[in-house]
Amino acid sequence: MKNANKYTRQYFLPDEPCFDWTRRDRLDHPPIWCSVDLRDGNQALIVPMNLEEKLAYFQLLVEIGFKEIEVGFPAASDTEFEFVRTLIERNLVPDDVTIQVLTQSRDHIIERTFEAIRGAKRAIVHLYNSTSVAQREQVFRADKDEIVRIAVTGAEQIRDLARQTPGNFFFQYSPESFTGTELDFALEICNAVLDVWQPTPERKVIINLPATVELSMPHVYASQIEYMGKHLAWRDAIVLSVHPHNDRGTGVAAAELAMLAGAERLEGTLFGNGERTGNVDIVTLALNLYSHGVDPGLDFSNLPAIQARVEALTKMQVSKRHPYAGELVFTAFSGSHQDAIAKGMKWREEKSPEHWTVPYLPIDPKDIGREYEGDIIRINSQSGKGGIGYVLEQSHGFDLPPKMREQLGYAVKRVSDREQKELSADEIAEIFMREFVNLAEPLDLVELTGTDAKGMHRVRATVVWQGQQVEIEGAGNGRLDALCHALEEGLGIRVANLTYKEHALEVGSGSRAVAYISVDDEKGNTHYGCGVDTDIMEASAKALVSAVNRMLVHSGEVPLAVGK
Ligand SMILES: CC(=O)SCCNC(=O)CCNC(=O)[C@H](O)C(C)(C)COP(=O)(O)OP(=O)(O)OC[C@H]1O[C@@H](n2cnc3c(N)ncnc32)[C@H](O)[C@@H]1OP(=O)(O)O
Ligand SMILES: CC(C)C(=O)C(=O)O
Ligand SMILES: [Mg+2]
Repeated sequence: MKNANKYTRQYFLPDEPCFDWTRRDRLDHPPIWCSVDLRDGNQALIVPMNLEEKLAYFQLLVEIGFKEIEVGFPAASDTEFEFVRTLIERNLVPDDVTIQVLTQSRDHIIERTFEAIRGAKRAIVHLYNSTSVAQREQVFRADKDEIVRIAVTGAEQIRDLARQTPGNFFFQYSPESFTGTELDFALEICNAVLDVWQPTPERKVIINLPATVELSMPHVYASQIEYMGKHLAWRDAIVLSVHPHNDRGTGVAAAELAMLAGAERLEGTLFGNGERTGNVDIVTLALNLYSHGVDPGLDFSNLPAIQARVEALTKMQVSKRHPYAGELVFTAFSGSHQDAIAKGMKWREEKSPEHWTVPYLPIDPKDIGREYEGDIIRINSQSGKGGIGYVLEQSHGFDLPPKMREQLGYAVKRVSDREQKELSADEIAEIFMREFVNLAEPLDLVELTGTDAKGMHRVRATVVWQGQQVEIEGAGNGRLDALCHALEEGLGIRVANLTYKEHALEVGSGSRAVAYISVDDEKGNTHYGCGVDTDIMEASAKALVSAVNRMLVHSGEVPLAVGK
């Protein structure tokens, strides 16, 4: 990158330090949210929304709970104009919602804007003109006084038209490209507009300070906002608003720091659609607040449905990694994350169901309409026993002993790695059934009968072993013990250190029992098997035979028929 010296700093810091905001570590209430989806978001689309689409989007914003909505740039096109007229004439704006329209500071554009909002119950007229050094020099080729003149002339025309036009109108001014503007000049031009509009605490004016292009690190923006908040005239009659964009990828950070620095209102869009890299994403900001225990006042409890509607209307896609909304943002593929999540979920269930501190998951996915199943833990070759066991338990009800999870884990990972693909819960269950459950090779238990006498158990079993049907018998202090003796005495198969676990299998149809058994081979290696049957005794015998079969196969004593 040899051309770095082509670029120089284009932003301005206050002369005096403005870092009071660094002493605050959290936001304890939401800002006044203003959606600019229908204007800034819309103007950045390949094909801007048509009338019907804008109406549907407006309805969505109302349902989410926005009370201020910039509905368009009425002078831009017939569609924009018609949309605003439709909202007003069809009385589609709820009483507690204020629409906002944007206008340049040009005669005919302001006039057309007022034609559009005639009769509105409440509308904010948003005037902007660009104030940065680059825009003054290159676009407007005007000095500071001339730029102030543009703003003041527009403000006067708006003041006058608001008096003459039926409706209830409020005012907003944005020094566009604020972040590239010397702060004293930004103050001067905002104050000049305020002098025209003469706001009062009862009828405030919105001063909106946009990072039209994000030029600096976010702490610089925060300092600029703090400086403006401290020095603007008419302070008690102003709502201090911010409008971050995301050119450096720090729009959310800039917005949060700006709010720490005193911004009371925030303009942004759903999922950050907007010019270039987008406006700041209100979904992320709202859910960041939520994750700190603050109700954002916007309803994202069914975020997938909102996302689907936004995608359909804008024809834009939300990235799979988008904060909170992306398809994969609650998903762990990697073993250690899965293990921690599975343990965290269990811990929460048992110890603290009313709080959410599950590792790796900043919020409870259910709060925004996401599911645990298939969403949180997904399995591939990076996964581990914790996650694989969790998926099997959640989906098919098998609660494996910890060491058996490890053996299943390796079996599942091998398949995923070899086939280079993610495995579904059903595929994991299939591997489990194939590798561990009711195994009948090389040893097949055909029939088992038993009797009890004076605390001694006797069994008689018909098995198929090395191609032949054989009758074996044994005695012990329980049925499994007796079967172990029968295997040893009849076939010479010796097992040691048997462990046992059983539970009812609640997932799926019919009531079945499941048993897990481990046995050690002569070298001390442990082998697990599982048995499933409607009868628990049958299930445990099948588990023992399965464990023995895995032992025989994996200790290399018989040809590999299972457990490949
Ligand atoms: C940062 C932002 O997002 S700002 C909002 C931007 N959004 C849009 O532009 C979308 C809607 N815009 C439009 O439909 C059109 O641009 C219109 C209807 C507003 C104006 O159309 P036109 O007059 O045909 O063209 P255009 O936008 O190129 O006009 C540029 C002229 O306006 C001037 N101008 C631009 N912004 C402003 C402003 N805020 N106030 C006063 N004059 C302005 C330019 O200096 C230029 O002047 P010149 O004619 O002396 O060279
Ligand atoms: C019109 C203004 C507020 C704007 O969109 C911007 O500066 O980004
Ligand atoms: Mg913008």
